[in-house]
Amino acid sequence: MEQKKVLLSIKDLVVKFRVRGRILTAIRNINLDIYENESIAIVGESGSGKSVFTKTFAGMLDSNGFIDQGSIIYDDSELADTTVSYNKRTRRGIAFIEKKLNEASKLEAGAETWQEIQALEAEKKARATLSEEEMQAMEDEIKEIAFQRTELFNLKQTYDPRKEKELIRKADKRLKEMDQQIENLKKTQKERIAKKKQDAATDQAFLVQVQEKKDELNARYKQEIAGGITRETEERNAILAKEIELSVGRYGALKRRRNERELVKALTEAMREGKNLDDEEVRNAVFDPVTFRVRYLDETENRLHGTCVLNLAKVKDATDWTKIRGTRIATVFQDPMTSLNPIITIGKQIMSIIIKHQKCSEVEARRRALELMYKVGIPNPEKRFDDYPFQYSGGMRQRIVIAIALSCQPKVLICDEPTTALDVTIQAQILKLLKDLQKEFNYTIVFITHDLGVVANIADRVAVMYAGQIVEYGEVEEVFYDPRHPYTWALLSSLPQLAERNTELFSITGTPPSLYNKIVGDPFAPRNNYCMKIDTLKEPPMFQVSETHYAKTWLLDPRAPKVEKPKIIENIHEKLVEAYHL
Ligand SMILES: Nc1ncnc2c1ncn2[C@@H]1O[C@H](COP(=O)(O)OP(=O)(O)OP(=O)(O)O)[C@@H](O)[C@H]1O
Repeated sequence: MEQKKVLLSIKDLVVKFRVRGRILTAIRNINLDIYENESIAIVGESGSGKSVFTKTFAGMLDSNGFIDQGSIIYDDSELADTTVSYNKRTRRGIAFIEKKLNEASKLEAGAETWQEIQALEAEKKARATLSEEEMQAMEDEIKEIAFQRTELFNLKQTYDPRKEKELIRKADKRLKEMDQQIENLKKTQKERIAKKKQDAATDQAFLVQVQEKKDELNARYKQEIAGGITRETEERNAILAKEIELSVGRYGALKRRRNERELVKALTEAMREGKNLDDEEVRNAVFDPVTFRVRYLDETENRLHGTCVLNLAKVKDATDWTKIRGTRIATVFQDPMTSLNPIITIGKQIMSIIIKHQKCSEVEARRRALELMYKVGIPNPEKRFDDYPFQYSGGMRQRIVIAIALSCQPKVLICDEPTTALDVTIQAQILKLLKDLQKEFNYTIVFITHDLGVVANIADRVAVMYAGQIVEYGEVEEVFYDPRHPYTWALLSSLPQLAERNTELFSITGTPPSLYNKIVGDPFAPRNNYCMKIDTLKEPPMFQVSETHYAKTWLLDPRAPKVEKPKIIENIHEKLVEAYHL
């Protein structure tokens, strides 16, 4: 297989939302590489997480959403290239940091003993408190009742006090019961914690044993960290100090100083814990919580030079986002009117984006805007330049949105159902335009759609999402003609183009699981006609089908019984070729 460059590498991504005191997990551990210049479609039912997934790397997550876990490494050498002036201040900073790191490095020799001490402390603490799972289960129970109480209280507000007295009375009674239930649960929780604490405090034999072991370990630790550090460690620390300066160099004085301090603290902690700081991934992970790491490359008399490891999951700074959102990663939404301002002429809207991001003169911006309008297929751009959005048809407006998205020459173009609102012939034209322009602009298309016909037409690869996970992905031919996940079978079976004359259209029965709860086993199990016992107990891993094709289903385990995919999708190839003129 030809080697393609990975543009976005998504690892273990978990995205959550806070919704009225509860947590909804919209994305559950997604791993996916997206390549340069490819066209990948994300498909799945409504609510499966398609939009949330792409919004996380477009920097557009709603304010109640947050990335709970994982990384999104964006490889953009132009954006990543970083230089910092190697002036007096920087040199002073580096010398100071180096000294601190060398001091902390002494702790590395005692890391194993330190871990033993921590384990001992944790054991002692665990004896005196309830386990995390026990605490969580109790908290969840209280939260669940509190949530139901809020729901009932809100419902009660909708009752008519004159006509629905009985309903109000019943609701009040139930609300009181719920208050009592919550109080009882809190009381039980307190009692159980107190009992655990008391039991631990009176176990003298255990306490003496722990203290003796601790004294011994502490003495050993003191000895271990008393020595010096090696030449290699000093050299590594010198590089780390430069990486700190490179990583914080783009911030103003205050933030720079604060982040410098935070990074030294994080590295000291990592040294104490014995983390392998020579490992690239470990080093990234230590820098990440503060700011993404700039890897040291080289230096001259006047400047330090590095390349930054852009982890989009950690970009918090608004100025960092403005360099990415809309410029490197742009989005085209379903309804062009949400992206266009109805009271500003089309030409001015394109121009203002060009001027904002490319800092050129008005004359030059106008020239580029006209060129873009021409490229996206607006006939007579000069004449249409001063028209308002309402004077354009739906399809033409979408072309303008594409022109605006392309004005900054993005590396990734996310298309979130961009043709759903358009009629079929216009849909085909817009898809063709996106594909044609891809050859010229070399962007990667990430296409969100629930229309598998669109996928067959536009994508090289497809990822199928279900309940916040990618359950199957591969090249379009693989996923369409040799699908392996029962959910993909069901999705394909429900394609209207496959329906036989006079037979009912296939539809997937049941509903997806609630995203508020922990999901045990395979989330598709309750709706899966091929469900096995293991599906209800254990989450399946991602099984490899070919070099490029993967599916997350226990059916691919060698121990699973052989099952046939549904008859209706057996000859899907011919049917799709006929339906979509592929
Ligand atoms: N701001 C938010 N607050 C709470 N929940 C949210 C928020 N945004 C999305 N969600 C939830 O996250 C889940 C995934 O939503 P998402 O919009 O990604 O689905 P989708 O697959 O794109 O569906 P559709 O095709 O309907 O757009 C849904 O359950 C949705 O309700």
